[in-house]
Amino acid sequence: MESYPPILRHSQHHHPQDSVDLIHEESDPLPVIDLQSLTQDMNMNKLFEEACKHWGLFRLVNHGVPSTLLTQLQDQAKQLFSLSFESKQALCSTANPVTYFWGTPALSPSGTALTKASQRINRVEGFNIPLCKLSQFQSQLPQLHSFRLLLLEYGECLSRIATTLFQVMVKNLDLNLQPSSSYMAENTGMLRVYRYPNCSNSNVGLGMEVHTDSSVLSILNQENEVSGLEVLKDHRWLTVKPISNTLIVNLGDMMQAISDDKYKSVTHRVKLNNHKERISVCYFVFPEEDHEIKSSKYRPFTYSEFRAQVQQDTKTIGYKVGLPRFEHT
Ligand SMILES: O=C(O)CCC(=O)C(=O)O
Ligand SMILES: [Fe+2]
Repeated sequence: MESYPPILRHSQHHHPQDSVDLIHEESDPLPVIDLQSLTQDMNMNKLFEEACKHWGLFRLVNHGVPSTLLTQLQDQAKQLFSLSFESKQALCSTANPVTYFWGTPALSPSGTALTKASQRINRVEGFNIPLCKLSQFQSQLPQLHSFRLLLLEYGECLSRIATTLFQVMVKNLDLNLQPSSSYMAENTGMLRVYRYPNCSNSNVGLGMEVHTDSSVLSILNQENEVSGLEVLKDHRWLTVKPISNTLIVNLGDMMQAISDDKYKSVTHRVKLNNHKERISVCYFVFPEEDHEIKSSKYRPFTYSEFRAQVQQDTKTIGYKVGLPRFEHT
């Protein structure tokens, strides 16, 4: 393997899209977790554990986020995206913690898409919103003032949900995390608001390439009636149906490492919808930057090391390798 040029070596890392058949299920077999009964009902907790182990993803109901908040968020995001490209860029000057991007959400705070030949550009634009800095977000636009208040309220709800879910996971895994808030740090909470254009030409590419999230947990609010998200389960792609008043929770790479690979970071992608543009709002939460994560399969690493490695791989080889980079050799 060492004899190959570095760029070819990494092509041996399994790239999930290459080996799967593209069968689409009509129904949506996702596990459904009721947040209100999770801590009281043993059967629900069992379903939850199975979802974490075998899916890395589930649909959350009875989550306590008011339905009006979910729809207002979608509506206001839609309005914001309908502004001209120039004004969206102008909104996010360097002084603002909120950034506007297109093409490659994870990499370029300035918004410019990377042009590495091997990298396929994601057909998506969005805003990146670090929740702890949201109060500093200034804008002349009146509609942004109310959007900011909504985001603050939404961020608080989601951070509460993430903490509850994480605590149940830690208990189920019988982990002794010292302290558990370093493994999932609420102040790292971040929102990404996305818009995917509609497109009926299947050669155009994906809204978001095949990936796993780097987070501990990610929680998605997707627009009603506009599908796009697909998850890989037993080598098949399943469409995650948009169902009103439900949230989609997926486990990220950090949760997989924290659980010592008992739980799984789910592989997913976003397809462009044939008929309608799609808005989604995704919450991510991470470990404290410099907190070391120890496990039996991976060498000890911090989230900031992990993120730097992902950025480097994406720049040099065109995609994220992720956890396999940290496996013991
Ligand atoms: O927009 C979506 O449905 C999913 C977005 C996503 O996978 C991500 O941001 O990591
Ligand atoms: Fe994702």
